[in-house]
Amino acid sequence: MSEVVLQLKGLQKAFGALVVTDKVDLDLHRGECHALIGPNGAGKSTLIHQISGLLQPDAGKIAFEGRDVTGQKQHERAVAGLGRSFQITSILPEFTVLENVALAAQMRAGSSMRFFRRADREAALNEAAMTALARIGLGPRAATMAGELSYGEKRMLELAIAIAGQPHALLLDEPMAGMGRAESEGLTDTLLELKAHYPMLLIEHDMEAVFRLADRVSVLVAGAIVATGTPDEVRADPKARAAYLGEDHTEGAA
Ligand SMILES: Nc1ncnc2c1ncn2[C@@H]1O[C@H](COP(=O)(O)OP(=O)(O)OP(=O)(O)O)[C@@H](O)[C@H]1O
Repeated sequence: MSEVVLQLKGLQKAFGALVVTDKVDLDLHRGECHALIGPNGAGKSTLIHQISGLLQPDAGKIAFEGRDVTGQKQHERAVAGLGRSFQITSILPEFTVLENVALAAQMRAGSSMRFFRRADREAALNEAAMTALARIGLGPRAATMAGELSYGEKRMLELAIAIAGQPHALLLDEPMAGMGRAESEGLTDTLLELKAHYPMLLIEHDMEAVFRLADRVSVLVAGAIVATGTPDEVRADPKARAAYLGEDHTEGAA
């Protein structure tokens, strides 16, 4: 069995009387993409928010690389390597693609570069940013103003920004949302290459992408996980089918 990178145990969260996370146990292994699927309002984003530290669970534990991070703040988890792909709103449109990613690399480097000369520091950050952009396939757009990117390219830029933070795992909340078929297939190809470097927990409604990318799939319904298994196992699971994977969902986008 491969190494467990992220582990949730008995996680619980309610908003008033509404239980949104119901005794969730879930783990993510090194080298794996674990997809979390479920109907609208099932509690997928709320779960990711608890993992990233944006929301505190009411009960349960979150361990990352063997350390209990349940009480840690969001920035502490980010520094520990829990990387989250932020929404487009975090992109600075008046800066180039390269500058946006270099800024993320600089935040990651913190004060570790304080003894570098300014020019050397900039060169090192730009190199780190170019490496992240090349991984995502956005290298040719490095000099473009971020505000001029297409919607799909902006989503790719978010991913490059997350990667420039040198995460040990990625939390991806609907990376394909709003993309056309070709863009979504391109991003799926990129993520397939990335998953060897970054174990990923993926929330996605695009079932074609999920079944291409995921090594395991968990189905969340009303805050509780009703099935976990390989894509084939989940596809065949009556509870998963009843909850979410109707005939219309198995082959096409949700
Ligand atoms: N801050 C909040 N306060 C109260 N209720 C909330 C809050 N955030 C989310 N909810 C509710 O919690 C439930 C779960 O929401 P969540 O966004 O986690 O679902 P989801 O599975 O990500 O849905 P979708 O697929 O539509 O993005 C929903 O009923 C939502 O209205």
